[in-house]
Amino acid sequence: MARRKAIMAQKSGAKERKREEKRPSNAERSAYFARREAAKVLRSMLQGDARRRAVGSIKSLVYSPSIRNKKATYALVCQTLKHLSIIKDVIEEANILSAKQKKQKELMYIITYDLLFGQEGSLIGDAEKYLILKKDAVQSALSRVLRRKGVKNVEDLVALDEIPDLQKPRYVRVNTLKIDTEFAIRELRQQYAVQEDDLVPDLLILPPGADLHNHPLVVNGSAFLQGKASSMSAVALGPKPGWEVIDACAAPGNKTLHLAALMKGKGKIIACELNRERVKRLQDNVKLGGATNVKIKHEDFLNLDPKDPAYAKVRAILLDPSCSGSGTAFERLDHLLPSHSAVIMLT
Ligand SMILES: C[S@@+](CC[C@H](N)C(=O)[O-])C[C@H]1O[C@@H](n2cnc3c(N)ncnc32)[C@H](O)[C@@H]1O
Repeated sequence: MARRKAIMAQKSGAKERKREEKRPSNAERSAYFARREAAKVLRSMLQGDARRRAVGSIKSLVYSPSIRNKKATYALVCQTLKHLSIIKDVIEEANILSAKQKKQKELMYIITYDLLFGQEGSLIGDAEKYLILKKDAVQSALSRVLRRKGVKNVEDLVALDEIPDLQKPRYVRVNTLKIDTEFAIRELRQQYAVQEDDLVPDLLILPPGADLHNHPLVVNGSAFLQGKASSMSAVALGPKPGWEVIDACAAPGNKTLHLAALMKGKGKIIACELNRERVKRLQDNVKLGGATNVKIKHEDFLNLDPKDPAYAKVRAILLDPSCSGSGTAFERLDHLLPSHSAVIMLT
C-alpha cells in the first residue's frame, strides 16, 4: 500500500513539473502581448484601420493608453519596419502563409522579425509555433533573397535600402501668405546655404542636417517643414484664387495651407478631418499659417452630402490615399463636382 502511495506521489510530482515547464514565464507572456500590440501599431502604420482614428507617428500610436508594454512594442515596430522589405521578400519567397494567416500579415511580419533577427527560443502563441515549424523554409528563403540581391548578409541589405538621414537635404516651404520667398532666402542664408527647388515654387532646399524646428520663421508660421513629395500635391492640383476646394484628409494641414497660399487666401477650402485630436492640430496650424479662407469640418469626407448646396461650387478635391475609403471615393466624390473639375489622388 505504502509503495503504491509513493509511486502515485512520484507520478503527480512529475506531472506538476511538466505543467510548470509548460507554463509560460512572465517574460514570455509579456513578449507575446508586445508582438500583438506591435502588430496592431504596424497595421495602423501600413494601412490605417477602417476609421483611421490613430494615424500619426509610431511614438504617438505606441504611447496611446491601450498599449501596455510601450518600450518593447516601440522597439519591435521600429525594427520590423527597418527590415520590412526584407521580411516581405522572405515571406513571399518561402510562400508559407495561408489565406487566413495573410489576414494577420502584420503579426506574421513581427514574428518573422523575431524569428530571423530578434529573440528566438521561447516564442509562445499559435502563430509563433507555426512560423517556428517553418523556420528552415524561412531561413533558406532569406539565403535566396540575399543571393538574388547580391549581398552577403542582412546588414548589407538593410544598408542598401537606407539613405542615411544625414545625407538627405532638408526642405522648407515658404508660406507666401505671410512672407515672400526672397525674404525667406535672405533670412535663411544668414545660417545656411539655400537653393530654390526647380519644380515646386517657394520650396527651399537646405543642406542635410539643417535643423529648423526652432527657427523663428518656422515657429511663427512663415515657413513649414514640408517634404518635396508632399509639396508637389497642391501645386499639381493648381487651384486659382477664388476657387472652392475640398481637402479631404487635412490634418495637420500642410497641404491645406499650401492650397491657401496658392489661392492667395481667396476662395474657400473645406478641410475635413476625422480625428478629433488632429482637428485641434489642424486649427492651430491654420491659425499659425494665417489662412483665413479655410473652413474646418470635423467629419469623414465620405459623409459629405453631394446634394448639399454648400458644395455646389466645389472645383477640386485633394484626396490623400491614406484617407480611409479613398480607394472607393472617386465615384462618390465625382457627384460633388461639376463636370469639368479636377480631382487629384495623391501618391
Ligand atoms: C497622412 S494624414 C494627411 C496629411 C495632410 N494632408 C497634410 O498634408 O498635412 C491623414 C489624415 O487623414 C485623416 N483621415 C483619414 N481618413 C479620413 C476620412 N475618411 N475623412 C477625413 N479624414 C480622414 C486622418 O485622421 C489623418 O489625420
